[in-house]
Amino acid sequence: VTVSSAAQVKGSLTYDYIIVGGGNAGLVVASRLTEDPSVSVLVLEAGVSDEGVLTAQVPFFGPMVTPNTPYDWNYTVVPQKGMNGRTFAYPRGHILGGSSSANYLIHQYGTDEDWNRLASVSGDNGWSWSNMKQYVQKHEKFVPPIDGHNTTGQFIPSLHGFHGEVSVTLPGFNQTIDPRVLEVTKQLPQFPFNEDTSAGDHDILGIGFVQSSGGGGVRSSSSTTYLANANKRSGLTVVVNAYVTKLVSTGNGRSPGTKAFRAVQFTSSPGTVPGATTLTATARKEVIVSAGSVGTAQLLQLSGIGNSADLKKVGINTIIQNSDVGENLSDHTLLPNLFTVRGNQSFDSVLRSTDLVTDALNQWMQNKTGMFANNVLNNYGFARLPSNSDIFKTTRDPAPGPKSPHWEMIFSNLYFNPGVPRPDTGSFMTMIVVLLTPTSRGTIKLKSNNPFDKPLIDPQYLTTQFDVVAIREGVKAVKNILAAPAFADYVEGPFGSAFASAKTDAQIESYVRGLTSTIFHPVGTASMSSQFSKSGVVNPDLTVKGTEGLRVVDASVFPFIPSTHTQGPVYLLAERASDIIKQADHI
Ligand SMILES: Cc1cc2nc3c(=O)[nH]c(=O)nc-3n(C[C@H](O)[C@H](O)[C@H](O)COP(=O)(O)OP(=O)(O)OC[C@H]3O[C@@H](n4cnc5c(N)ncnc54)[C@H](O)[C@@H]3O)c2cc1C
Repeated sequence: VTVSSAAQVKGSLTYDYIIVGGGNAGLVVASRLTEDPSVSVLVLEAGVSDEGVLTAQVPFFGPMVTPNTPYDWNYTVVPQKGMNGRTFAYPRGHILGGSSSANYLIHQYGTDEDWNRLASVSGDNGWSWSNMKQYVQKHEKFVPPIDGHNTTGQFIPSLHGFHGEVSVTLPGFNQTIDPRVLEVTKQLPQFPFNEDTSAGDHDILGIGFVQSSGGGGVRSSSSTTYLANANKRSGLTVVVNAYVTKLVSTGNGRSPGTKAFRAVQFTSSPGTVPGATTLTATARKEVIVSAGSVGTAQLLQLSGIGNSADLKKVGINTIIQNSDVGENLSDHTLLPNLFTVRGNQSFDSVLRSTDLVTDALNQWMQNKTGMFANNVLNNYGFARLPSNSDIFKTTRDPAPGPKSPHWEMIFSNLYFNPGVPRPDTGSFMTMIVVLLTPTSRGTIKLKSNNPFDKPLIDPQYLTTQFDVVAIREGVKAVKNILAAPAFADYVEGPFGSAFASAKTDAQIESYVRGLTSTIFHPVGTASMSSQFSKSGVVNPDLTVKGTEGLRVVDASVFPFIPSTHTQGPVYLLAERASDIIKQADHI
């Protein structure tokens, strides 16, 4: 059952498990643990309910769920020194389903090399792809695209699950640029067509069709799937507008020197219930923190788990000294390379017209078809820097292996420039370049000991030469792609003087620093390491080092960022975490 405020929670507030954050990972674990009817789980979600939230349902509206809405935590990054001191929005889902309700629906799993690196870093072979691939079947329900077209050759069925929880689908609404994208894969041998972009042990390099977390014209989130399928279970209680302010130390653990954390303090989210009191809920077995890469790092520190020098500065007593909490923040970046195109076939002319938008929305309302029933993006590609690139003379290749990409290009049939409104006239195409193997690392620190103060988010983007060079090479490559015959009669040229004049390496670098922002994939702030390692925050079984009864299950535990979009890796991680927890507690 889902209830709308902490005041409605009945009973003694003692559960087998308490899950902090009803987001992407948290709802997977809640669903899996309550498969046993004798198990009780309380999920505390600070965000709002996703029920009736149109922007979170319509796939095309993915980019409208955030930023600066009630469904967003509305964070910004601190001024970024590698980006001319700029600051910008840093969206995170503040809604049931978390960022899986707020993301852009792109769905992939990480490469086998990503998972094998995790296995090797953590010393737990259970994280290797050969073990993790079983969870694809449990997680995924591949469904036909909304237009019902023949998808032979557009995905490889053996790589997918058809009976799992989350619907995943191929594009079902043709965009003007689609045939040109396919044509260009025949013209440029370095960017061949890739039949399936889900990754795993299938080669991800090349250009192919986006796979989206949706089905029947509607977004699939962890809430509309895992939770919806479990919500009737009597053992499950989900509270929205419930803000966890602290993990409570409940005494010494059984192992010498450890502390147990089997309780949490929570209250109604600010602005939802005037004068709300703080409640304490207790877990018989475990507290599972799934508050995401920002929320988890913040909450651990608020609870006295972190770097004692930093905690002291904001008046918090250290219970577990760990200098790695909130460190190692790693994120993919987004650079929107804008081009003007001929004609009026891009989405821009539709989106400028109230009548056309109303028509498309009516069509979606009536039968969940048409332009809005589809992801805003249909095609993307993955590439590596050439192995003889100069940068490898000074930087070790940060990719997890020779088959994993360094950068990504996303073909967008419209003007896409976060924070900058669409011009009143003109048709556009945006070639987004994403850095997939960043070497910059940042931090999430507390601003104060007030749990409602936003933390200081400093990803330190573009503070290494590798990161700038990889994006720069991506910019050159996308210019070449759009200069190929497939696009020659369509694309006019770069839009905006900064892009148009970025020709030399130095000019491109300055353009990159002036425009790059986030593609919303932060990981690493509660990094996994080997059970025997003194560095890192969680063990390979996701227990927090030095504690008992406390685990972290969310994107924050990835020590290296997967080289694909991150929701799929989070889903697989949460599936295995559920098995680990069930086994540990002999459910
Ligand atoms: C705008 C955007 C677009 C994206 N696009 C894509 C995409 O197209 N494809 C892709 O693969 N990935 C995408 N991502 C990334 C992906 O969605 C995330 O990596 C993933 O969902 C993170 O899962 P999580 O469980 O770690 O965190 P989340 O899903 O963010 O869950 C954390 C939950 O904890 C809650 N919470 C936090 N603090 C507290 C607290 N103190 N008390 C109670 N609750 C709390 C939050 O409200 C949230 O619901 C996107 C993300 C965003 C924000």
